[in-house]
Amino acid sequence: MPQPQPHQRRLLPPRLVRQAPLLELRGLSKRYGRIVAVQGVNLELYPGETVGIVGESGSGKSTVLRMLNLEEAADAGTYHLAVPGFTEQNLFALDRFHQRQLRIQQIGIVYQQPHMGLRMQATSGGNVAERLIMAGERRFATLRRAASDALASSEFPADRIDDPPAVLSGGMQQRVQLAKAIALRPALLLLDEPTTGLDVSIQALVLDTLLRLRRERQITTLIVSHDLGVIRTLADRVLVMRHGAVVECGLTDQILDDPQHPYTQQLVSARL
Ligand SMILES: Nc1ncnc2c1ncn2[C@@H]1O[C@H](COP(=O)(O)OP(=O)(O)OP(=O)(O)O)[C@@H](O)[C@H]1O
Repeated sequence: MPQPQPHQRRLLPPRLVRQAPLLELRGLSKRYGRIVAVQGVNLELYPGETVGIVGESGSGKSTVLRMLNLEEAADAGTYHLAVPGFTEQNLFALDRFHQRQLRIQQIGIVYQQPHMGLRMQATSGGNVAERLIMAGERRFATLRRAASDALASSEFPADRIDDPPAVLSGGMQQRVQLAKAIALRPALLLLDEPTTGLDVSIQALVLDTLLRLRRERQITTLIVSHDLGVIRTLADRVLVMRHGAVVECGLTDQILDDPQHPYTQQLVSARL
């Protein structure tokens, strides 16, 4: 049976149709030796929208996020972000200094494993302040206030600010990562399985926080999750990845309620 091409479906919510994308990714590819992790991924993110990536384990989702966070080099592809000073640049071609500068100022990331994003023995406030120090802030009072504000925004309990992530629950660790990610008000937020591994009730609380932030700050967000409920709650659009490539994309309701590609159909029915 012929597969419908993505252009046959409505690809953007009406409110975004007239806007220029914040992020444009073309032909992103990555191999690890003989393993093709990502092949020819194209993606646009429009200001304020949240896009989800779904796909089975090993389909390349986290590798895409790491390359967008400029922590992993791409083999091929171009990456543009419409932020001051970098609009015309292919970010993959920047030198390491400018990549780091851009990453600190404009990109926030939350990893599934908190130890990848946090220093587990430093205080929670210190973890968030570190991000501000990297951006050049040195005044203690400012650092303390800004870290407290970011932690409050991610609904982290104020009386735990001096505790290190090592002694916190999984949900609280994710809140510290989130605070660190949003402290500098980045243009782009990357979430890699932010609620996976948490108790169901804690997952719901973290999801509520993400929803509130989405509503209040409208940060352009790319979220990877196995949990289609999380994707349905947060994402405007969805990309479905298989073997490193995007096999289907469209509005979240379209993809989850009326999947066209057999792989997406299988993925959706397996989670029902
Ligand atoms: N640093 C690495 N070295 C070698 N292979 C890697 C590396 N990182 C990822 N891979 C491989 O690339 C492929 C894609 O991995 P990736 O972690 O991006 O998938 P994923 O869709 O995020 O999976 P999961 O849902 O399990 O996190 C896999 O085959 C993985 O084994």
